[in-house]
Amino acid sequence: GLVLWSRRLPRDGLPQDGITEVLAHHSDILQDKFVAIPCSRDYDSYKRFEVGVREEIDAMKRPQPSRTLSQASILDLHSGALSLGKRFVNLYRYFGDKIHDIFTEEDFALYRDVRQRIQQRIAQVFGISSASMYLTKPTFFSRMNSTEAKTAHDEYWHPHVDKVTYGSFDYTSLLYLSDYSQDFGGGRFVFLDADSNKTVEPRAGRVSFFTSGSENLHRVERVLWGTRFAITISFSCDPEHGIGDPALA
Ligand SMILES: O=C(O)CCC(=O)C(=O)O
Ligand SMILES: [Fe+2]
Repeated sequence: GLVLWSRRLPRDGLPQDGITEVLAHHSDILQDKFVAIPCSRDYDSYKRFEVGVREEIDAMKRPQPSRTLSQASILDLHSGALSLGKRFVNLYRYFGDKIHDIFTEEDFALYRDVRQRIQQRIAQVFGISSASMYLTKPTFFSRMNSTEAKTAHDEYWHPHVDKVTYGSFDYTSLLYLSDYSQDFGGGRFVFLDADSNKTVEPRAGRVSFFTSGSENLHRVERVLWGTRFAITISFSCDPEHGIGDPALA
């Protein structure tokens, strides 16, 4: 594909804070954009794996985050795990039947719809069958702000490879629910490539996806102000790692 990206070089010609390429500005309205990169050897043991294209950004319908989760940094809809400071609580156990006052069937239907649409786009772009992709754990809502991290788990800014951090991931997708530079500062997504850092600036409704191996080492910059919301939805090619869609008990 044709790849266009802009360079932000200050007057002295050096990249600002080590970032040399912006793959997606928050104000860009992107229909389809992908960047092909060489595949790592992380998939050598896979018979079924087909291609190693990296990234695709698509404008999607803006889902309405319907509630604010006070103090939460991670909410896993599958298990109900919600991080509260240093602890995790199980929302489903905690609220019991009252969970219906918090989440509705429509919320879950929206999640399923968005998950399906992302899955289909990943399959299309990577040239695989959507039927050979399985939703995998964890998939979660994240809320990031500038308050101090309470546990190592909250330290979202460390460079990592999703396949190493989460095990079963083969494709990672990120759906952003808030806008860089409007709702929050800092918090850009950064691919750490050998030649340069490449950023994706979150924009509400923007979907970014990529293969989860070491070809895609990345981090999120620390959020400097405001609140950043996103959803991580991940897929495995191994049916053994598949899970069902989250559902209201
Ligand atoms: O929210 C993001 O932009 C990325 C989060 C991330 O790296 C992850 O969930 O593994
Ligand atoms: Fe990640």
